[in-house]
Amino acid sequence: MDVRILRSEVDGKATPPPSKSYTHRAFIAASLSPSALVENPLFSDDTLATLKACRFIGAEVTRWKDLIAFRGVEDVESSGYINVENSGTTLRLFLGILSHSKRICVIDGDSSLRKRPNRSLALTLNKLGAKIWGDYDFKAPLKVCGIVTGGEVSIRAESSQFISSLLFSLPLAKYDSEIKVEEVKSRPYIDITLHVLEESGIEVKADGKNFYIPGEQSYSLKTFSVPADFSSASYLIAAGLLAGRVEVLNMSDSRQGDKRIVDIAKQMGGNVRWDKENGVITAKQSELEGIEVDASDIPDLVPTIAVLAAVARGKTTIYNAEHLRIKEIDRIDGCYKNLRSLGIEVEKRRDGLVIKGGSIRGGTVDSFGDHRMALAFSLLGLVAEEGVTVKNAEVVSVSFPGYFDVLKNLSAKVEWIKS
Ligand SMILES: O=C(O)C1=C[C@@H](OP(=O)(O)O)[C@@H](O)[C@H](O)C1
Ligand SMILES: C=C(OP(=O)(O)O)C(=O)O
Repeated sequence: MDVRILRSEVDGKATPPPSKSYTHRAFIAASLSPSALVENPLFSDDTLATLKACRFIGAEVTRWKDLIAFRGVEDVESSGYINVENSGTTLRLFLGILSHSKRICVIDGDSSLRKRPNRSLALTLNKLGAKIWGDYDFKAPLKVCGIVTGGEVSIRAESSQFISSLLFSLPLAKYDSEIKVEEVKSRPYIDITLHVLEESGIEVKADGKNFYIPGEQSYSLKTFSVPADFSSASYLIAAGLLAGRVEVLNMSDSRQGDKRIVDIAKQMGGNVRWDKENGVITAKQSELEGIEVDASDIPDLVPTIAVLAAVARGKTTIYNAEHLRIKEIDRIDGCYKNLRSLGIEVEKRRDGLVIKGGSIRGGTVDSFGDHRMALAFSLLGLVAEEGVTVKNAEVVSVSFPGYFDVLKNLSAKVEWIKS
């Protein structure tokens, strides 16, 4: 389905969905604990893929409204085939978990996930005792079985999810482990992992880029309440900055790196205020200015920053973003193509984008099957003279189901078009 957003003023309050990253991790920790409750999780395509994988390893899962009760497993004893669709986090975190199963499992994904590399994670798990078979890049489908026993490894990780995977897996190993991380981006996601592990009674000593993980530990998550998602909140904040006034609710402080959207918006001259005590971020229409942004720790904010940059005065340079090339699509390329389709001057670099803001007449962009492209680029319809049509916009269900209804409730003019 395509969606058309027409020029409109937004005004009102909106609550973003619960955090995708925290939900994945809470589900996994709960599945490895004797009995746990996860409150207010995100129900989206990606987190449902993780829930499916939790059942695959034998966890019993019962949902009651916004609460999920888990009876976890003591040993990971799975076998067979599981498809985790579009979710990189699920694939990577479960590679580490399935490396404890004595029987062979095959973990697969959709056509996008089948293009994403897992090489240094698979080779590291193999060094630690697992058996993972795959092509050179270890792209899905991957055949995997155990047993990870622990040890000392160093890893250069193209994705922080590789480190999160090891951190979830190694506490279950027989021996102690030490991970030396040579290079990693997206560090805040490792901090989210460490937070959930802490809540699960798992001990990890983190010293900069080195992690020491005692073996033979047990998960004991009890209750975990999932906070709101700052990446999803970034679209609502951007809607306010572009076209009116939005109060984003439920935004208590969090370890999510994407809370930096507030500072980035301010740096661009945006009228945005975060009342941390009441958990409200208020964003009002503003004259924005181009800035330089290091995207190393905030890859998922890049499409949001790109659309703000498209209307900002002057030039915005986004750098240290080469990890965007191995997401659901090559997001540097996706942002470049969509900005060009709307007549915005943009230069594509190996590690980012240079965007020269201007006025937008309107046109058609594509999600290219990537939720963040649809979420971010639809916002430009709010300010485009002739509106913006987003092709294949239904993919927002990967992380933000109901997104277009939320925009409609803010008075945005949204039309679904059957393609
Ligand atoms: O661990 C996570 O929850 C995530 C880590 C990040 O990926 P990389 O570490 O591959 O950059 C981020 O882009 C992704 O949306 C979610
Ligand atoms: C890259 C993302 O997720 P994943 O890696 O889990 O597919 C994302 O949500 O932007």
